[in-house]
Amino acid sequence: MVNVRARVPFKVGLKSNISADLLSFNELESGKEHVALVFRDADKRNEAPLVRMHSECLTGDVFHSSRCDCGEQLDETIEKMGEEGGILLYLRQEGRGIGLYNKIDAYELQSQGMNTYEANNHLGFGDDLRDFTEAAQMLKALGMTQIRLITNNPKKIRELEELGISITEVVGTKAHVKDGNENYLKTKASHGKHRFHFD
Ligand SMILES: Nc1nc2c(ncn2[C@@H]2O[C@H](COP(=O)(O)OP(=O)(O)OP(=O)(O)O)[C@@H](O)[C@H]2O)c(=O)[nH]1
Ligand SMILES: [Zn+2]
Repeated sequence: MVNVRARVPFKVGLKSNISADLLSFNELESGKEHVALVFRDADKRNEAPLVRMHSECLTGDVFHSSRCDCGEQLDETIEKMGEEGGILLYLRQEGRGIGLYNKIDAYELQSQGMNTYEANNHLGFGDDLRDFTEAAQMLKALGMTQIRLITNNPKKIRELEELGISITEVVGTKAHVKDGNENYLKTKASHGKHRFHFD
Protein backbone atom coordinates (compact mmCIF):
# COMPACT_ATOMS: atom_id res chain seq x y z
CA MET A 1 0.00 0.00 0.00
CA VAL A 2 1.22 3.46 -0.87
CA ASN A 3 2.41 5.33 2.22
CA VAL A 4 4.44 8.39 3.12
CA ARG A 5 8.21 7.80 3.09
CA ALA A 6 9.56 11.20 4.17
CA ARG A 7 8.22 14.64 5.03
CA VAL A 8 10.50 17.66 5.08
CA PRO A 9 9.66 21.32 5.58
CA PHE A 10 10.98 23.96 3.22
CA LYS A 11 10.09 27.21 1.49
CA VAL A 12 8.90 27.45 -2.08
CA GLY A 13 7.50 29.89 -4.63
CA LEU A 14 9.04 32.55 -6.84
CA LYS A 15 10.33 34.38 -3.75
CA SER A 16 11.04 31.23 -1.69
CA ASN A 17 8.84 32.63 1.06
CA ILE A 18 5.97 30.13 1.18
CA SER A 19 6.21 27.31 3.70
CA ALA A 20 5.35 23.78 2.63
CA ASP A 21 6.18 20.19 3.50
CA LEU A 22 7.66 18.06 0.73
CA LEU A 23 6.57 14.42 0.85
CA SER A 24 7.91 11.32 -0.87
CA PHE A 25 6.08 7.99 -1.00
CA ASN A 26 6.74 4.25 -0.79
CA GLU A 27 5.22 1.59 -3.04
CA LEU A 28 4.38 3.69 -6.09
CA GLU A 29 4.00 0.89 -8.60
CA SER A 30 5.19 2.78 -11.68
CA GLY A 31 8.51 3.55 -9.97
CA LYS A 32 7.94 7.23 -10.81
CA GLU A 33 9.12 9.63 -8.13
CA HIS A 34 5.90 11.61 -7.65
CA VAL A 35 5.96 14.08 -4.76
CA ALA A 36 3.41 16.08 -2.81
CA LEU A 37 3.69 19.55 -1.35
CA VAL A 38 1.47 20.09 1.67
CA PHE A 39 0.72 23.71 2.57
CA ARG A 40 -0.44 24.79 6.03
CA ASP A 41 -0.83 21.18 7.21
CA ALA A 42 -3.88 20.84 4.99
CA ASP A 43 -3.91 17.08 5.54
CA LYS A 44 -4.31 17.53 9.29
CA ARG A 45 -7.33 19.81 9.17
CA ASN A 46 -10.85 18.46 9.40
CA GLU A 47 -12.07 19.76 6.01
CA ALA A 48 -11.83 18.95 2.29
CA PRO A 49 -8.49 20.48 1.20
CA LEU A 50 -7.68 22.25 -2.04
CA VAL A 51 -5.82 19.78 -4.25
CA ARG A 52 -4.00 20.26 -7.54
CA MET A 53 -2.74 17.36 -9.66
CA HIS A 54 0.02 18.96 -11.67
CA SER A 55 1.57 16.94 -14.48
CA GLU A 56 5.27 17.56 -14.96
CA CYS A 57 6.19 19.94 -17.76
CA LEU A 58 9.92 20.63 -17.77
CA THR A 59 9.64 23.22 -20.50
CA GLY A 60 6.82 25.12 -18.83
CA ASP A 61 7.55 24.61 -15.13
CA VAL A 62 11.29 25.29 -15.27
CA PHE A 63 11.81 27.40 -18.39
CA HIS A 64 8.36 29.07 -18.52
CA SER A 65 8.14 28.19 -22.20
CA SER A 66 5.85 30.28 -24.37
CA ARG A 67 4.10 27.19 -25.74
CA CYS A 68 1.98 26.26 -22.73
CA ASP A 69 0.55 27.53 -19.44
CA CYS A 70 1.93 24.92 -17.04
CA GLY A 71 4.50 27.08 -15.23
CA GLU A 72 1.98 29.85 -14.61
CA GLN A 73 -0.60 27.36 -13.34
CA LEU A 74 2.01 25.94 -10.98
CA ASP A 75 3.01 29.37 -9.64
CA GLU A 76 -0.66 30.34 -9.24
CA THR A 77 -1.35 27.15 -7.29
CA ILE A 78 1.63 27.63 -4.97
CA GLU A 79 0.56 31.21 -4.22
CA LYS A 80 -3.05 30.17 -3.55
CA MET A 81 -2.13 27.21 -1.36
CA GLY A 82 0.39 29.31 0.54
CA GLU A 83 -2.55 31.46 1.61
CA GLU A 84 -5.37 28.94 1.96
CA GLY A 85 -3.54 25.66 2.49
CA GLY A 86 -3.71 22.72 0.13
CA ILE A 87 -2.03 19.68 -1.35
CA LEU A 88 -0.11 19.90 -4.60
CA LEU A 89 0.68 16.57 -6.23
CA TYR A 90 3.58 16.94 -8.63
CA LEU A 91 3.17 13.98 -10.97
CA ARG A 92 6.02 12.80 -13.17
CA GLN A 93 3.84 12.49 -16.27
CA GLU A 94 5.76 14.69 -18.66
CA GLY A 95 4.00 15.52 -21.93
CA ARG A 96 0.63 14.12 -20.82
CA GLY A 97 2.43 10.84 -20.29
CA ILE A 98 4.48 10.51 -23.51
CA GLY A 99 7.75 11.75 -21.98
CA LEU A 100 9.94 14.75 -22.68
CA TYR A 101 11.66 13.67 -25.90
CA ASN A 102 8.38 12.61 -27.47
CA LYS A 103 6.86 15.94 -26.42
CA ILE A 104 9.73 17.74 -28.15
CA ASP A 105 9.01 15.67 -31.28
CA ALA A 106 5.36 16.71 -30.92
CA TYR A 107 6.44 20.35 -30.69
CA GLU A 108 8.33 19.95 -33.97
CA LEU A 109 5.14 18.73 -35.59
CA GLN A 110 3.22 21.62 -34.02
CA SER A 111 5.71 24.03 -35.57
CA GLN A 112 4.69 22.49 -38.90
CA GLY A 113 1.02 23.24 -38.26
CA MET A 114 -0.48 20.34 -36.27
CA ASN A 115 -2.30 21.01 -33.04
CA THR A 116 -1.26 19.45 -29.74
CA TYR A 117 -3.54 16.40 -30.08
CA GLU A 118 -2.88 15.83 -33.81
CA ALA A 119 0.84 15.84 -33.10
CA ASN A 120 0.44 13.18 -30.40
CA ASN A 121 -1.69 11.05 -32.73
CA HIS A 122 0.81 11.43 -35.57
CA LEU A 123 3.50 10.00 -33.29
CA GLY A 124 1.27 6.99 -32.53
CA PHE A 125 0.04 8.14 -29.11
CA GLY A 126 -3.45 8.84 -27.83
CA ASP A 127 -4.48 12.36 -26.86
CA ASP A 128 -3.65 11.83 -23.21
CA LEU A 129 -1.81 8.83 -21.73
CA ARG A 130 -2.07 9.92 -18.12
CA ASP A 131 -3.50 7.71 -15.44
CA PHE A 132 -4.33 9.18 -12.04
CA THR A 133 -4.38 5.93 -10.03
CA GLU A 134 -1.20 6.80 -8.17
CA ALA A 135 -2.44 10.33 -7.50
CA ALA A 136 -5.52 8.86 -5.83
CA GLN A 137 -3.31 6.47 -3.83
CA MET A 138 -1.16 9.38 -2.65
CA LEU A 139 -4.25 11.26 -1.49
CA LYS A 140 -5.52 8.20 0.35
CA ALA A 141 -2.10 7.77 1.96
CA LEU A 142 -2.68 11.25 3.40
CA GLY A 143 -6.14 10.26 4.58
CA MET A 144 -7.88 12.42 1.98
CA THR A 145 -10.99 11.10 0.25
CA GLN A 146 -12.89 14.40 0.00
CA ILE A 147 -11.20 17.27 -1.79
CA ARG A 148 -11.68 20.54 -3.67
CA LEU A 149 -9.89 20.11 -6.99
CA ILE A 150 -8.11 22.87 -8.89
CA THR A 151 -8.47 22.12 -12.59
CA ASN A 152 -10.16 23.11 -15.84
CA ASN A 153 -9.92 19.55 -17.16
CA PRO A 154 -13.10 17.42 -16.98
CA LYS A 155 -11.11 14.21 -17.54
CA LYS A 156 -9.25 14.69 -14.27
CA ILE A 157 -12.52 15.21 -12.39
CA ARG A 158 -14.11 12.09 -13.87
CA GLU A 159 -11.12 9.82 -13.31
CA LEU A 160 -10.46 10.91 -9.76
CA GLU A 161 -14.12 10.34 -8.83
CA GLU A 162 -13.88 6.87 -10.38
CA LEU A 163 -10.83 6.20 -8.24
CA GLY A 164 -12.79 6.86 -5.06
CA ILE A 165 -11.96 10.50 -4.38
CA SER A 166 -15.02 12.64 -3.85
CA ILE A 167 -14.74 16.16 -5.27
CA THR A 168 -16.88 18.63 -3.34
CA GLU A 169 -15.87 21.64 -5.45
CA VAL A 170 -13.99 22.30 -8.68
CA VAL A 171 -11.87 25.45 -8.67
CA GLY A 172 -10.68 26.71 -12.08
CA THR A 173 -7.26 28.20 -12.75
CA LYS A 174 -6.89 31.51 -14.53
CA ALA A 175 -6.40 31.45 -18.30
CA HIS A 176 -2.71 32.27 -18.68
CA VAL A 177 -2.68 33.54 -22.24
CA LYS A 178 0.63 34.75 -23.64
CA ASP A 179 2.35 35.17 -26.98
CA GLY A 180 2.72 31.64 -28.33
CA ASN A 181 0.19 29.61 -26.34
CA GLU A 182 -3.12 30.98 -27.75
CA ASN A 183 -3.70 28.08 -30.16
CA TYR A 184 -2.69 25.54 -27.53
CA LEU A 185 -5.25 26.94 -25.06
CA LYS A 186 -7.95 27.20 -27.73
CA THR A 187 -7.39 23.58 -28.76
CA LYS A 188 -7.55 22.46 -25.13
CA ALA A 189 -10.88 24.24 -24.82
CA SER A 190 -12.42 23.02 -28.09
CA HIS A 191 -11.03 19.47 -28.33
CA GLY A 192 -10.09 18.67 -24.74
CA LYS A 193 -13.18 20.45 -23.34
CA HIS A 194 -11.11 22.36 -20.77
CA ARG A 195 -13.06 25.10 -19.06
CA PHE A 196 -11.12 28.32 -18.89
CA HIS A 197 -11.91 31.21 -16.63
CA PHE A 198 -10.91 34.42 -18.33
CA ASP A 199 -10.39 37.46 -16.12
N1 LIG B 1 2.14 15.74 -25.56
C1 LIG B 1 2.07 17.03 -25.21
N2 LIG B 1 2.05 17.33 -23.92
C2 LIG B 1 1.97 18.65 -23.60
C3 LIG B 1 1.93 19.67 -24.55
N3 LIG B 1 1.87 20.85 -23.92
C4 LIG B 1 1.85 20.57 -22.59
N4 LIG B 1 1.92 19.25 -22.39
C5 LIG B 1 1.87 18.48 -21.15
O1 LIG B 1 0.55 18.54 -20.67
C6 LIG B 1 0.56 18.36 -19.29
C7 LIG B 1 -0.36 19.42 -18.72
O2 LIG B 1 -1.65 19.06 -19.09
P1 LIG B 1 -2.74 20.03 -19.67
O3 LIG B 1 -3.62 19.20 -20.55
O4 LIG B 1 -2.08 21.25 -20.24
O5 LIG B 1 -3.55 20.53 -18.51
P2 LIG B 1 -4.14 19.65 -17.43
O6 LIG B 1 -3.08 19.66 -16.40
O7 LIG B 1 -4.60 18.35 -17.95
O8 LIG B 1 -5.45 20.43 -17.06
P3 LIG B 1 -5.63 21.50 -15.94
O9 LIG B 1 -5.78 20.77 -14.65
O10 LIG B 1 -6.86 22.22 -16.29
O11 LIG B 1 -4.42 22.38 -16.00
C8 LIG B 1 1.99 18.41 -18.84
O12 LIG B 1 2.45 17.09 -18.60
C9 LIG B 1 2.72 18.99 -20.06
O13 LIG B 1 4.03 18.50 -20.20
C10 LIG B 1 1.97 19.30 -25.93
O14 LIG B 1 1.88 20.11 -26.83
N5 LIG B 1 2.05 17.97 -26.20
ZN1 LIG C 1 3.55 22.82 -20.26
